[in-house]
Amino acid sequence: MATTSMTSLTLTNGMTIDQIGFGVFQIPPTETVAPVRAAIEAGYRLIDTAQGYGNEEGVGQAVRESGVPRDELFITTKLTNSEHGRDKTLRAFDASMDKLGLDVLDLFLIHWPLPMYDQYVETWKAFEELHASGRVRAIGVSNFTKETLQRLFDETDTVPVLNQIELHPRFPQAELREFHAQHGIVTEAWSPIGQGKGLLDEPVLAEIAQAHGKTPAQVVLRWHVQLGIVAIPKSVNPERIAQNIQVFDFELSDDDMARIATLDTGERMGPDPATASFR
Ligand SMILES: NC(=O)C1=CN([C@@H]2O[C@H](COP(=O)(O)OP(=O)(O)OC[C@H]3O[C@@H](n4cnc5c(N)ncnc54)[C@H](OP(=O)(O)O)[C@@H]3O)[C@@H](O)[C@H]2O)C=CC1
Ligand SMILES: O=C(O)C(=O)[C@@H](O)[C@H](O)C(=O)CO
Repeated sequence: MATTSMTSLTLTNGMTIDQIGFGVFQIPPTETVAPVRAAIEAGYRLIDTAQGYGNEEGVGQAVRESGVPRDELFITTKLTNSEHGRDKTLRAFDASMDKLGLDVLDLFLIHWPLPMYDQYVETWKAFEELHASGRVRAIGVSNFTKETLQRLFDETDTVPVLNQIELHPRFPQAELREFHAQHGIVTEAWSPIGQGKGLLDEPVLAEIAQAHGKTPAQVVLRWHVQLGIVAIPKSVNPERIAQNIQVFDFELSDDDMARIATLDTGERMGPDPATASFR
């Protein structure tokens, strides 16, 4: 039976992370407080921002205004691409903490590996320093491939607790999910509902949604939950914010999961992490 409340996963350091969180990419800085507050009121406790989104202040303000005890919230931010390298990483972390208004961050991620600049190993060692200082409870990565993860395994002391990657039914990342599982790394899906574009119009999702009395977005987010991963949908619409977390009162059958698997096109929507070089 499906549970009726949020489910969570355990990171290798013993922390737990909710399977549905709230993403804030493309929410303008001056418009961030209201949707984050709506998300917290709807039950989200995991909030995903990034230095590059320019809206860490709004996230921090919403957290403070929410009235929810700090230790019940799980705040993630990400090191922006221009700040790779030890000293820049440490300075950029301080700037994030000032903007968020936090003493301790829950999770800090390297946003992109940028293998062509070859600074991600040095950057990861700075993350290890930050973790050792106690200012961040967990460290992880985003957009890492098997190859870039393997270098961290080979050349540093810490395995990332989590890798946040593009993942939705059109690009389900089975191979990388399996690799993560072998190394105890939690998979977190970005653009989990395909940026709200064509994916949600797929007839198979409409059919499954109708059978369960749910929406296509809820079916896709439930699919993420049943894959055993974390998903961080974004919305600025209070009804959709609430809808996207209401995925714990139904269960997809094996047949539903198999039908959703037919949507795999093998094509990304976003940049390829092996070649993405933007700073
Ligand atoms: N690490 C990385 O490189 C990346 C990380 N991310 C993270 O992942 C988060 C989510 O990814 P994102 O790219 O925003 O895309 P999502 O897959 O979350 O889709 C967001 C879009 O879907 C719409 N939407 C939301 N809910 C529904 C619904 N129930 N029905 C129909 N449409 C809906 C939203 O519109 P509306 O707001 O109007 O509701 C918005 O246009 C980001 O906010 C960010 O935190 C994203 C990209 C890259
Ligand atoms: O949203 C993010 O976190 C991203 O890294 C991407 O959206 C990225 O900025 C991108 O798509 C650049 O084209």
